[in-house]
Amino acid sequence: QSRRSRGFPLPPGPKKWPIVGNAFQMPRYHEFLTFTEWKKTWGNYIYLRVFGLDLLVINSYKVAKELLEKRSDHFSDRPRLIMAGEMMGWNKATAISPFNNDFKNHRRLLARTVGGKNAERFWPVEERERRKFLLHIFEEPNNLIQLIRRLEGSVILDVSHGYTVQKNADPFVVMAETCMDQFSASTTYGAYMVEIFPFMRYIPEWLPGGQFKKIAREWGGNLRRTIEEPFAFVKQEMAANRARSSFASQMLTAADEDEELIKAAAFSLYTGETGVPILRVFNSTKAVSALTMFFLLMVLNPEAQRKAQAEIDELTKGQYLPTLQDRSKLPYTDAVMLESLRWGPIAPMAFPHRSTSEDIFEGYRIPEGILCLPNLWAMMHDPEYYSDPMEFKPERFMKDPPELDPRNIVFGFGRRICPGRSLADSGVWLTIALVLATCNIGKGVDENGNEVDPVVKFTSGTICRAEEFKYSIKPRSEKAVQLVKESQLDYNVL
Ligand code: HEM
Repeated sequence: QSRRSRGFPLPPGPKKWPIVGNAFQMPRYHEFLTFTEWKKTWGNYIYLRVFGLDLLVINSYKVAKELLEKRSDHFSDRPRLIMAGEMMGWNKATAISPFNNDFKNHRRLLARTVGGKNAERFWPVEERERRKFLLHIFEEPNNLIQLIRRLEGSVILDVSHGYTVQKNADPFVVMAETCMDQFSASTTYGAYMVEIFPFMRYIPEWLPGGQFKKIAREWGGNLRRTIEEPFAFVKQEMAANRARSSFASQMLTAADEDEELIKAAAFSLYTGETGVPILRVFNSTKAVSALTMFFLLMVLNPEAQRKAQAEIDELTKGQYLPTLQDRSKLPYTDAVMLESLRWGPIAPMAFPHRSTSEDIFEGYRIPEGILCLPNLWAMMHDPEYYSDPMEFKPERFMKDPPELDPRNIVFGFGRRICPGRSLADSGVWLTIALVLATCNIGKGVDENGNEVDPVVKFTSGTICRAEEFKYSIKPRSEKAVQLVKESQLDYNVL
């Protein structure tokens, strides 16, 4: 505690017990709901202590803007991960990286290629892959979640490395998945004592208790291969003059950029998107989660579905598939997308931001090293900004003035704001527009053929996804099937 902060209390929060602090009160599942409930007692920000760790839950949009954006110079670090980050090498990934020069360079490269309008260079990839997805759902309507996963995996590897994912057991995808599993295993709370006793890093590998160093070495080797091999592919394609334009190829051509940096940032594109779990195991990506949420919402809200379909039909007369250029002419479809991002939990707690210096906020002392946990769920269901926040009402974004755009929240804040948000925004919108133009989404049936309501439950974790639910997807017409098939002719469909 510095002299400046002496006398300032810590922010409000539940009573802390000696040593354990709030450890026993910490929710195990869907913590965003408990933290939203606690908002009634403790307010817009809540101070918690779990053993030696200081936490600040941020429940309000205004506070998140004030701390994470306006004071981003000292609220932009990430939690320290000794085993995964420092020993295995995950600190090279943008999402995990400490707030240092490498990180700032990653963000600069990402902004140059996929930031804002630059992302439009990848619209042809978006159009191709998302139309292919329609064909895939016509072929395998019962395999929706898998197909959404494959879609997002294909788009991201195409954008990052100009690589086309093979239909089954793609070697790069398998490698990345193995790495993710090892990341999860190495960050599971309590699995590696070195996290609690950092000096253990210096124990020789052959001593009892030193085996974790061998694991770190092996898993770190896998991580290096997952960074190196897709990059080697790009260089090989460039040498043979057949590389597709991608983040990596564009940056390599730019010549003034450091190769190690490009490699790590390219890798970060697909690991950032998969929402590398900082505190919990994950099993989904944010874009997968957003699209799954959309399908569930369409089963639950047939009227909104019909209304968006009518809007699209009026524009296209059923004669062509909507494109990203049509977006401004389809305001209700846009509103359905915004409401799909707002309504359900996607990454409800974003990722923690660690502070690098002490601060005073509204008369409270915010200690250095505190982990700020932005409760995006609470912000996107705050009655101060959203009328009937628990209802699915796309109309809220058609009013004059519209309610707060959830894209100001769902992608996080400040220097850590999602660098892929432009791509995510266009990709999610396009998928929604294409699906509504060509498919009817409805209730699924049980074993006796009776229609059933879908289960509305969400997995717990850094990234939430709707749990398996029953649905039906059918092409809207013969003409829709024909349009989808014709649209594939331009591409080499896999
Ligand atoms: C609907 C889809 C998506 C959502 C809701 C989303 C949301 C988020 C959120 C909440 C964060 C944490 C921000 C913070 O710490 O304040 C984040 C970080 C990140 N996202 Fe996304 N994201 C999406 C899609 C994507 C895509 C498509 C990409 C890649 C092209 C991407 C790349 C990243 C990366 C690299 C980070 C780490 C940034 C850093 O730590 O500086 N995301 N995203």
